[in-house]
Amino acid sequence: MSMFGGGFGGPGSGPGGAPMGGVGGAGPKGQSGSGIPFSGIPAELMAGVERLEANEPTHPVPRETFTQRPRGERPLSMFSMAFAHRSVFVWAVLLVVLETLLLQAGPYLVQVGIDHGMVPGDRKVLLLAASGFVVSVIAGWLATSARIRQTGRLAADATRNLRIRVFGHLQRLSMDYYTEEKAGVIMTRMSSDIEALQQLFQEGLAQFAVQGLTMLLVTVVLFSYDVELAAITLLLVVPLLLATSIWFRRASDVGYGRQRDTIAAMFSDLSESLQGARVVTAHNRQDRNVVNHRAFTGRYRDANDFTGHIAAIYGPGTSVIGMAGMAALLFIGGRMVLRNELSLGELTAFVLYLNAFFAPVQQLVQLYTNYQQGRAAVTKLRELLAVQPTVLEHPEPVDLPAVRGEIKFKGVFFGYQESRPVLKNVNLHIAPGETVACVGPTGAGKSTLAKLVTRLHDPDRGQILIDGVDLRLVSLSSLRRQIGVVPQEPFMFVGSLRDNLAFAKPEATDDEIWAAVDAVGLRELVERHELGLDAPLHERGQSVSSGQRQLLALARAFLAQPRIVVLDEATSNLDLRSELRVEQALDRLLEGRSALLIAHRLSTAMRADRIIVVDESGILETGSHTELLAAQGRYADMFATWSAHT
Ligand SMILES: Nc1ncnc2c1ncn2[C@@H]1O[C@H](COP(=O)(O)OP(=O)(O)OP(=O)(O)O)[C@@H](O)[C@H]1O
Repeated sequence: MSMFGGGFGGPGSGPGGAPMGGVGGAGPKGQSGSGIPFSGIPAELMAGVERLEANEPTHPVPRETFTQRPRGERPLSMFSMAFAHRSVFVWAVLLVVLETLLLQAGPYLVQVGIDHGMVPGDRKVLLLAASGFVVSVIAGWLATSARIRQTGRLAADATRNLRIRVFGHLQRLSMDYYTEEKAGVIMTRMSSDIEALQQLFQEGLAQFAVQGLTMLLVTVVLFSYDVELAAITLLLVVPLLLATSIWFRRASDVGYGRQRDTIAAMFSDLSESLQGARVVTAHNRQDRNVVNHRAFTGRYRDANDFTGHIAAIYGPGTSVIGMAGMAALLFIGGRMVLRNELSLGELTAFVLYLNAFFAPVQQLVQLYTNYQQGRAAVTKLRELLAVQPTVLEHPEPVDLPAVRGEIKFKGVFFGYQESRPVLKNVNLHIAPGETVACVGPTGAGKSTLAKLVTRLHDPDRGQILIDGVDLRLVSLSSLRRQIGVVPQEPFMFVGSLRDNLAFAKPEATDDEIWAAVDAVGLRELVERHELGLDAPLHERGQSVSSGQRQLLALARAFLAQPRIVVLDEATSNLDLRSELRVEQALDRLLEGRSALLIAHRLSTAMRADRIIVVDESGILETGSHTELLAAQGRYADMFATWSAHT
């Protein structure tokens, strides 16, 4: 079997391998029997797909666009989210008021029906009251339906904008944030936190307003019926209700904080296990992993159990208080009816209104849960949005013009943590068109040099200059556009080969892509796949070999035609044929360009114009391969050891 036997995606490519770009990009239309499931749309379904596409709603382009510097937007709050969609918000509020008024018309109409219809025996009034009731119910239903429509829109728009704002912010953050923060925690922010807010905006806030307004309205109505009766009944129940509500608020604050933290920890563990699935399987860690995950889910379960427990005390507790209030009303109000101080209709309306006073309390329990979740989510998201990128673009950046490719490190000091410097006073000059290879023991800081050139981090002291311009002064996009980076572990995205190759130059033509494919010697492999450049790649490029990934990364860098190449060589061992291919591809990529090669293989270092040998203390030796061999120093020792092993 040939080295590239499996090809891209291989025969087992599944739906995950569909190229980026939605239906339109899902391979040649109508192609079937290609051997790759779901790679195309069968001809017989095409008409249906076109019909569906014609009926697709068009979405306005969101206002959010990407900027390198944070835009200084106001801190996130529920109010600012709603305010951004104020016309929808105002409509929702008006409808909430209308809905509340209509819902409370019922008990009043019952009172009219009894006192002015039943008691005097006036059928006309009775009919009018009953018809009024029906009209108020229908109008209430229409108002509720319109309100739900408005709040649904508000929730969808506000969370769509929030998702884009958070995603844009994540794109802006520097590498140290991704080292410190777990991927699972970030996923939780984008999933359950934003969903909690969506739910709150869709139903929670409006319901909160409906129920709160209802309680207020009912209180006013109760007092208008009979001040004494209203005061006695409410004095009996409200203090108790208030005390239990304050207790519940405190307990649920703790509960929902715990829920947030434990769900984030659970997702972190899940995402790490998924990303490390190969290592987990290879090292037989599945058992231990399940035990670990059980602990995380256990903590999440306990947090849920706690919130369930307090809700179980609060919900029925408020019910009991309500029922006790009702009993008191029956006794006190009943005596007033007997003394002719209150009509039967008024007492009935009073009972119904008191019931309407307690129903919101029950609802508010659930709503408070939603509110707590939304509030916790806003706090977490606000914290995330407040993180400042450590690599900040200059307020007035200059666009780096087409560079010659001179790179200078001037007295550079850098450490990931302040207490542990990695680079100490590094001075290095790479002339335009020169290739410099950096060799040295693992952990010496070679990759760190590469990261500083592309401004993934900034030096703590000193300067890095390209063509004499300090990197801190130039716009990040003009800098990165001119540097081709080949990282140690090339990353491939889900999508087609074309999308992956043209990643740094999306506007590349097919001819340019094929030229890059030729430069790394992959034409035969691409042509062998029936979909050619449309061949799907899987997540993280898992469906191609590590050698192929390296070649693809070289082709990707080649395609962008950068002036400067920064290559962090992969440490993985390649077989001789793959190594040869990679080295040939490298020669093509480096032709006429300035390059900093972090070389793990001395065979790569030997190809450079100049080699620098580094260790933890800094640059030890510098010179060409022959000069360094002649100097009989560290490089000569490394070369002797390497030659003996190859
Ligand atoms: N993101 C990080 N946060 C904290 N420390 C880091 C980080 N990345 C690297 N380091 C530390 O900085 C030092 C230099 O790392 P670097 O990756 O530059 O080494 P290297 O010379 O490229 O090693 P290798 O040859 O193994 O790739 C190491 O001690 C490493 O532990």
